[in-house]
Amino acid sequence: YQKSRKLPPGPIAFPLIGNIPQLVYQAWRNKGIVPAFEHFRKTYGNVFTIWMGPFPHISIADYETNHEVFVKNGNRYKQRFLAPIFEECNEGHGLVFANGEIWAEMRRFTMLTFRNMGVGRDIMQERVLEEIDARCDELDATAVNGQTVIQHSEFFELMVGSMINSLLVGKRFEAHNQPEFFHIRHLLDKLNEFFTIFDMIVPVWFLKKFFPKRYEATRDGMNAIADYVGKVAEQRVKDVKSGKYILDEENPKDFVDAFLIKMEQENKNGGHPAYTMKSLKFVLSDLWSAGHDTTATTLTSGFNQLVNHPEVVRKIRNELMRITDNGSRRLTLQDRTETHYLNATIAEIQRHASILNVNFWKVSDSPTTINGYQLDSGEILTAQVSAIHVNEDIFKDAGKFDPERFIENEKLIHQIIPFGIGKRSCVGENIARTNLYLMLGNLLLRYDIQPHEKLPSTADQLPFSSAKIPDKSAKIQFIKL
Ligand code: HEM
Repeated sequence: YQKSRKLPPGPIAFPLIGNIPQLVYQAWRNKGIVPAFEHFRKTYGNVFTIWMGPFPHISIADYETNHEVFVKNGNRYKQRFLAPIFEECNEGHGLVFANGEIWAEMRRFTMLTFRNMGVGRDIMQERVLEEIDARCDELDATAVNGQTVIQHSEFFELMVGSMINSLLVGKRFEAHNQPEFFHIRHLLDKLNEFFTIFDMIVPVWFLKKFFPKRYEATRDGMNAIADYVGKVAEQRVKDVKSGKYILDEENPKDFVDAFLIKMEQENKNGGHPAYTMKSLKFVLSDLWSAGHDTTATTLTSGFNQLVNHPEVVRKIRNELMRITDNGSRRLTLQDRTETHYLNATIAEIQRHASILNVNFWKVSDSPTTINGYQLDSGEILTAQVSAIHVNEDIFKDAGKFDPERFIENEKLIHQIIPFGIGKRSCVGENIARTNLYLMLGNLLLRYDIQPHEKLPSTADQLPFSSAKIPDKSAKIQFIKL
């Protein structure tokens, strides 16, 4: 209780179980975890404390305070709160479940590599456009009278997976190697299937002693993904050694090339210890899993909204036709400054899709003051992204899908932070924005879309879980223009 008094306001916490009863009650009453956060925000303000059992957890639900904390004072919040089992399984490697010097170096390297792929040589745009063309050819090949009905969630999963794979290891998923895609998806699904919040919070010794099967399943699942996506990298090392593959320092073709070139340079000079094959495998695995579901989910959620709002599709198409001379060319990133309505729609899609109901937690590494509250080192905080996106003080009628809000008030676009904020924000933001813009824009330029048999729901299918899941059961009819 003494500690509570020093923290930002929140519901009164019970010993040991903290605010879990209130959280469960408000989630039940408001029909989801995100509306429960909005309830706490309205009651206690934009910065509020929820005790998850014996741990206080501070949520920040407005842009200004998040900017102040995670950008202006960002160096204090670089550490992610890591589930003990992830710490043990990844052994400090990778990007998502790592902290410290190895994470920092891998993050710097990854961001620089992605930037080099996007700037000047434009590898990123080329790969995305190539992917869209190929997938549209497949759609057209199966069309009857110019119409194809597809399970759009599966279509986007394959399209995004293929694009990411091409960027990371240089291989698209075509008919002959699509089983590889389904194998990776299967590994990811299997890991998600049995993994629960329980596995995240209990100490590893406890899992090993009392639930050895759960522990082994998680460890083996994580290693299987890293090994599988890492095997292309291992083959490439062998090919480089045998002279079958030449690494071009000036022109790395994908992420693996860039990493191997850097690893060689670092190893020669006794450089940074982060450049090892093990590290590469975990980074690849993290980029694959963090980049795939997030982007595919956003596209699925976006198309669910679009078929429910044909007037929005019409407005986007009018804009695109005008800019591309009646669809005589593809939409490219260079058009972004002119496609105001498409940009507004993507922002509104991301605000609704808001893929994490509960964002990752950060741990402060020194004492800080937030909104006048003096916090000790080691407090757990988060930019509660989903809560910001439904904040009624910022987004009036937040439940409504209304791209116009970003046209009427251009500054509003800066208030959404779907990629998080600060030192642990998304490293794939640029890739994701490129994917969303080019995929959405070029598909709507080529096809009209209609619901098939039923309108997809736009509601979160798992409103009590930590991630948002769109309706994946519906199908969409793509009609060639
Ligand atoms: C629409 C698509 C995407 C969304 C909405 C999204 C969102 C996010 C969010 C909210 C975080 C956590 C931020 C935090 O902890 O505060 C994150 C982290 C991350 N994302 Fe993304 N992401 C997307 C696509 C991608 C892509 C395409 C990649 C890579 C290819 C990627 C790689 C990562 C990685 C590696 C992290 C961890 C960064 C770190 O801890 O340093 N994401 N993303």
